Amino acid sequence: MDISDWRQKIDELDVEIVRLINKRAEAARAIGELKKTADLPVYEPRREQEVFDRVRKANPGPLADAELLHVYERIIDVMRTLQRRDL
Ligand SMILES: C=C(O[C@@H]1C=C(C(=O)O)C=C[C@H]1O)C(=O)O
Repeated sequence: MDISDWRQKIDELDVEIVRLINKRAEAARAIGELKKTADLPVYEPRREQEVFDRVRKANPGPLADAELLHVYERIIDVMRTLQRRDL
């Protein structure tokens, strides 16, 4: 494959990633609404640690665990912001 083939692959993967991140955001928003009803805090560090542990276990590489967790820290930060925005 040449560069343009690999870039096309990335473009296709990005469409999937965007769809999945938005599905994750839908779930986070639903959780946010339930938290609001139950008067629970948006930030739940123990749950976030579980997510990080699961992500680390699922990591097939080539990303290092620390690199993948860096991406996930941003994703979760955005999910928290979404929950607060919708409160
Ligand atoms: C989505 C939740 O809210 C927050 C966001 C999380 C996430 O994006 O995985 C995890 C914990 C919470 O800090 C949740 O509580 O499950």
